[in-house]
Amino acid sequence: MGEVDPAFIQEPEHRARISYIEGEGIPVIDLSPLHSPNDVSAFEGLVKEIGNACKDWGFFQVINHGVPLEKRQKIEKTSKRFFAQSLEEKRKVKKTEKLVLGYYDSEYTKNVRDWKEVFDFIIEEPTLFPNSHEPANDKELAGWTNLWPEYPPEFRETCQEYIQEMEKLAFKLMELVALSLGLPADRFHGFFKDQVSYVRLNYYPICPFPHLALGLGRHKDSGAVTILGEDGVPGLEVKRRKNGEWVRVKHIPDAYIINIGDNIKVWSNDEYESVEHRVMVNSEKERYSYPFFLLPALSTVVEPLEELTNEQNPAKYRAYNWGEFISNRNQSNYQKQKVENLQISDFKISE
Ligand SMILES: O=C(O)CCC(=O)C(=O)O
Ligand SMILES: [Fe+2]
Repeated sequence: MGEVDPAFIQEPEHRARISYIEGEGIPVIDLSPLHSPNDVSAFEGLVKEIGNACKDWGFFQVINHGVPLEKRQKIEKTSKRFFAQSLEEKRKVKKTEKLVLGYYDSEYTKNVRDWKEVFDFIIEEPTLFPNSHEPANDKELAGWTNLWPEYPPEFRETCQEYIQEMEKLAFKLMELVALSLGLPADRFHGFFKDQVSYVRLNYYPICPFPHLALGLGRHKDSGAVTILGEDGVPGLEVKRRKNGEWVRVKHIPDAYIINIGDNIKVWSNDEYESVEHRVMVNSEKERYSYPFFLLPALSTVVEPLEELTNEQNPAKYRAYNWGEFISNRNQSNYQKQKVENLQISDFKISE
């Protein structure tokens, strides 16, 4: 590539720095107590650790999480085989404005193009379309149907096995989050019947101008919780809540990186934080990651939980419809727009 396509160029204040701070402080949480629930004090200690990490960072890593390493290795390998194909092959399963799942190579974050390719697949194909309580017609449903490539042959099975593991871990995390807020463990479960949770395979190719572009621009995840696996090539940076400094997340083999999304920030009435993060690219090595986004049903109305608000601590957000929110986001991911896309701050009640 000779000329740099201006679509990829970040404003100077958002570009990568050559030197970086490695995030020693990002909590690493051992989930072993989940597997021996009779040890009450260890379990209580875990709940407390989760609560503190959600408040102080909105980001943490987990070890002894129970996801078999072999499943993770399999999806990483399969993803590499898929992205190694020609653009022509990959575009056979390309997503469009109407078809929101599959392969895509030109996503925008905050109106700047990301240096990446993605493949999205959903855990269950939903029966309701955004903002509608009527049974969806065939055309609308097609938008939320998984597209599976022919190659590699094991792709579909590997992806489906992996997403099942992610769902299990995500529900355990949601139980810990609920307990840490003083709520019953299953408080959030009802939101995820007809969930639209998905896995995104991210591929960040080698970039000849890593000082100008980003693999993924700064953003917050809008769902409940994200479980991120990555291949160990450095790149992910998190904006530290305490001082706004960007810190690079240290790779711990077989750990998962967890981040709290905007849904939890709103449900907890700002007790817990969803934090900005971004991905650097480099000129020597490509990078692969595979986040799972736990997302509620499209018909969900997201608002601060009643149990966590009162006269002294009134709701800080107006209720919003999750289906509408997500379809607005989907549109803005495909093309550069004049305005920034919908944010939860648009629903903030001014104090
Ligand atoms: O690739 C990564 O490390 C992070 C990906 C991410 O933040 C996202 O896809 O929302
Ligand atoms: Fe993210």
